[in-house]
Amino acid sequence: EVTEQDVANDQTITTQVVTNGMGRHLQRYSPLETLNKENVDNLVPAWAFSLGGEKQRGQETQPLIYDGIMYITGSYSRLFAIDVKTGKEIWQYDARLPEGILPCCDVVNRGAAIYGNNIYFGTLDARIVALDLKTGDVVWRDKIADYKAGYSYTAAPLIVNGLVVTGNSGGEFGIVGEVQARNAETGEMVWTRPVIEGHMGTLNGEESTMTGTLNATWPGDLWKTGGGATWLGGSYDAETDTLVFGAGNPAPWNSWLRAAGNPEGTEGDNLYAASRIGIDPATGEIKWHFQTTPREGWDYDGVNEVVAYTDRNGEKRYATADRNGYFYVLDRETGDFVSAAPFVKDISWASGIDENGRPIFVEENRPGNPAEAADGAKGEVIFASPSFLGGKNWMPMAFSQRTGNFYVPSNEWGMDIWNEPITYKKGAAYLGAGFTIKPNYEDHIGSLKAIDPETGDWVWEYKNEAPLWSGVMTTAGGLVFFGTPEGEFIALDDETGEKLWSFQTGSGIVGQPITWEQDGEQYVSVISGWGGAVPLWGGEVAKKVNYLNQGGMLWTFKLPKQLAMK
Ligand SMILES: O=C(O)c1cc(C(=O)O)c2c(n1)C(=O)C(=O)c1cc(C(=O)O)[nH]c1-2
Ligand SMILES: [Ca+2]
Repeated sequence: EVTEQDVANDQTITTQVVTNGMGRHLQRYSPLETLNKENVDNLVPAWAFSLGGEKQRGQETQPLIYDGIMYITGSYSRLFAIDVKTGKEIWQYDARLPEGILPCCDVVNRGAAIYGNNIYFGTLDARIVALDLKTGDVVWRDKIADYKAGYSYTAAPLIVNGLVVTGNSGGEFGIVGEVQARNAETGEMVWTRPVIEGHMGTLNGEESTMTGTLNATWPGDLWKTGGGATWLGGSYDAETDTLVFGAGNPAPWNSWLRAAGNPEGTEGDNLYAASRIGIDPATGEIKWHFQTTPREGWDYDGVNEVVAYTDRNGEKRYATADRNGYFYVLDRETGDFVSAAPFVKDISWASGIDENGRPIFVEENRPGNPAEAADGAKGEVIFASPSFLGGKNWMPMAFSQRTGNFYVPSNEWGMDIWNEPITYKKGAAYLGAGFTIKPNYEDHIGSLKAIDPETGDWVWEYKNEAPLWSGVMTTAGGLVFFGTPEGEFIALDDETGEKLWSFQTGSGIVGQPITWEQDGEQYVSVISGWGGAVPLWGGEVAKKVNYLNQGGMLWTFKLPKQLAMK
């Protein structure tokens, strides 16, 4: 049985991995050093597991390990239990999705959570399911939201104090971002917290007025369909007892429709879209918010993971690398802005971040207002960088307690973008914008950077031709693991960025690596299977990488005992 203690200490209990992020702070750092810079060239495959059939593409999951079993979610809302010693399947669950789901960005699922005797995962049709760890039998199932209204679900759930906490997806369909907490044992809803101001949540079934804000930063009724999907899930900082969720792009994309406030005189910042939000896990109350892109107009979703860490001076901080190209450091107690620095080479929509954490907009690089166009149909086309897929998208960065640096998977690209008129229609795309992605450099889009969070300096950069779309993991052995769309699973030196080891997995990697220890040996796993938003939305860039084979294979590596010392 997995307890709150197990979940809370996931990083230090190195024989198991029961949380997404290898700890609820999402550091993705392992204190294991059996495998290290000296011996990583001896890392070899132990077994592989095929996801079979037609449902191969878009494998973004992070495996979990508990009591001799590996659990992985597959794309199309499947979950597999695998014998961790042999790689043989023990059971599988297929949610058998209905027709007509509207995921914006592929049939992905980023993982599960373990608590008690259950494993929890969300399905693409916006449901949450609890399965028995041993048998895969359904313990309970509940609806997060209505997929017919454009909602979906792609993130890993988060367990805090016996609650299963989930977000939602659908920001491209005019849904409303929300965080929900259920009793993990029974599935009963404890609280809900919509993240667009004006919407009220619930606490134990009663309407909750705790947000305390009206729809002041939205014009007219637009707040009712304001987007802000909490689609990447959240992290938890035990020291301040705070859930931290990000809210995605405001809807629609066309920011001219959201330019004013309501009542008159207030700014059109469109809170709390494109923001990070600190939430009290007991009540669902919003404790603080930090908006990365006020009146966002480039699809710079504010969802990217917020990692709790202690810096070299002993300060307790959060760090997050936003879609908008800036790496932010926030105070862990208050959520207040500490610093920001660019983590990509070319940012054109803003000239910097002011002392309050607010971007200094370059107004001519905001896509034009269609109402001012001669034909009233298409606003001025502008070039903006980063592209709408972001300086960094969902793929998680890692923090190393060994070096004190963050390892950030980023992409160097821009886009032509324009606005168009749009009105809300339930279940239909709600963008009011068009776009074409363009690489900023001939030789690379992908760029993994080691970033010093105290100075914002880049310690090193590792360039990759195709856009990076996989998670990153660091270890006390001085290694940085990640994968590429070209199929390579790579280990770099955490101090120099030098490539120490790589393995060709046969398909593009968009999954999240883990490591653990078993019978005194260190194992590493990653899933391979190209997919996600790039092949769907990448335009010219996608053409460049669409030769990559789709796949669906979980690879497990180990360092043979006799080669551990070298
Ligand atoms: O606003 C949203 O609700 C939403 C959801 C998702 C998702 O759930 O996967 C993505 C995005 N937006 C998005 O903007 C995006 O670039 C994206 C990439 C991916 C992916 O898995 O490759 N998902 C999503
Ligand atoms: Ca989005």
